[in-house]
Amino acid sequence: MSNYGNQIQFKVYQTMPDPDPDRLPVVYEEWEKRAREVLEDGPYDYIAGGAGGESTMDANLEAFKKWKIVPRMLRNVESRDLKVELFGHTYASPLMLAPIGVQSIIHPDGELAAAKASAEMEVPYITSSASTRTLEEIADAMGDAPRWFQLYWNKDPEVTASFLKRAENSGYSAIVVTLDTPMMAWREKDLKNVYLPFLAGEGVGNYLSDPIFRSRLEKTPEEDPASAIMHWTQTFGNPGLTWEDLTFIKEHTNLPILLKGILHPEDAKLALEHGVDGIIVSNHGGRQVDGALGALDALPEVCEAVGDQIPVLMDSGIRRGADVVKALSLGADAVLVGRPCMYGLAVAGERGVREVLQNMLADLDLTIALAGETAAGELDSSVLRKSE
Ligand SMILES: Cc1cc2nc3c(=O)[nH]c(=O)nc-3n(C[C@H](O)[C@H](O)[C@H](O)COP(=O)(O)O)c2cc1C
Ligand SMILES: CCCCCCC(=O)C(=O)O
Repeated sequence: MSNYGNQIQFKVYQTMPDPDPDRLPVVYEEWEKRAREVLEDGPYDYIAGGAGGESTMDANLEAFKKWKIVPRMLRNVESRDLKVELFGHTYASPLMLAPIGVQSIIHPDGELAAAKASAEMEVPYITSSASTRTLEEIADAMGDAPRWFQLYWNKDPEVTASFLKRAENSGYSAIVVTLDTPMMAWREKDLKNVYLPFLAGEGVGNYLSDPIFRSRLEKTPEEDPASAIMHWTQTFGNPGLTWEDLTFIKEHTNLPILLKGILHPEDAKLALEHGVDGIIVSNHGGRQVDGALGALDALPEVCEAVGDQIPVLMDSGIRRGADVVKALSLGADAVLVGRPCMYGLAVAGERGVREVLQNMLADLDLTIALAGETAAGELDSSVLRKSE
């Protein structure tokens, strides 16, 4: 990774004077536009849309605009290092692929394509509980590449325990417990479109293949799919959980546990008190609480509350290399990339996700260098200024 950004740049310019007219987009907004063209209203709005009037989605992007990078000069930036250390592993870069459910509505190869692209780019893939392909199929597609598992904490404790065991058996190396979605928010576009992919059997692969989940059904999902989906809707999330219940997760896995969806510094302190291993500052890409704080706006206070005790990751609004630099400079140890990769998946499957990740890594590498820095793991707020 010493000068990765330059290598990718030169690869593009080497196609002069005849650049391929069919080449994939570079600009984030163009990926989104192309995804809009290839997807039907239902799937497109499901991915691109958010909760309520989408003010949190706006806040996520606005939060990045408030911070400006103040580049430093003459600091020998010839060679750069994007690597980061987390839970005793060295990862090639501070990027991870955010857990995203129901990728089968985006591309027929869904999670398998995205996971393979992540593996190729050495970007850890976070498998969603709500994936269409099972966590075992995804693991098989990835070989030895790094992967984490995202848990939707089921109302049935034995299903939750079974998911944790399956993830451990399939080579996942951390558990991301998503706390902000015990139920789905008021998503106006999905309601307008009358579109909920799960009802058509998408995004339930881990459940329908789970021996405990299956044992709760009178008939197998193959015999009576509607009843299986109905059982899923009734048990998917548990709004009755409290901090004390985290003991259950700790008792059922030896893997590091990260809590995803933390925005309040007091919750960050509670996470520490309850002995979790990491935090992901996130508002679920503005898909849960309309009117919530932009995720980057929440990051500094959460980092202050946590100190150096456990890693803090963030997502919601990462679109370009400069966004990653800002998040890392404000205290994040790594970031999760969500919608940009899903637009890549919609436009060109595995190749599209690979291209999005490759471009973001190149952009990140160049932005770090041009800001006068050399190591992703050493960025701090001295390189930023806030401008309202
Ligand atoms: C279509 C879609 C599905 C998602 N599914 C999940 C999921 O299954 N589990 C989860 O923890 N987060 C899920 N998320 C949230 C992402 O992990 C991440 O927090 C969000 O995409 C970040 O916002 P951004 O993509 O706008 O940067 C989903 C997001 C989208 C767009
Ligand atoms: C019943 C809620 C399922 C949500 C699973 C996918 C997800 O997290 C999303 O944001 O959409």
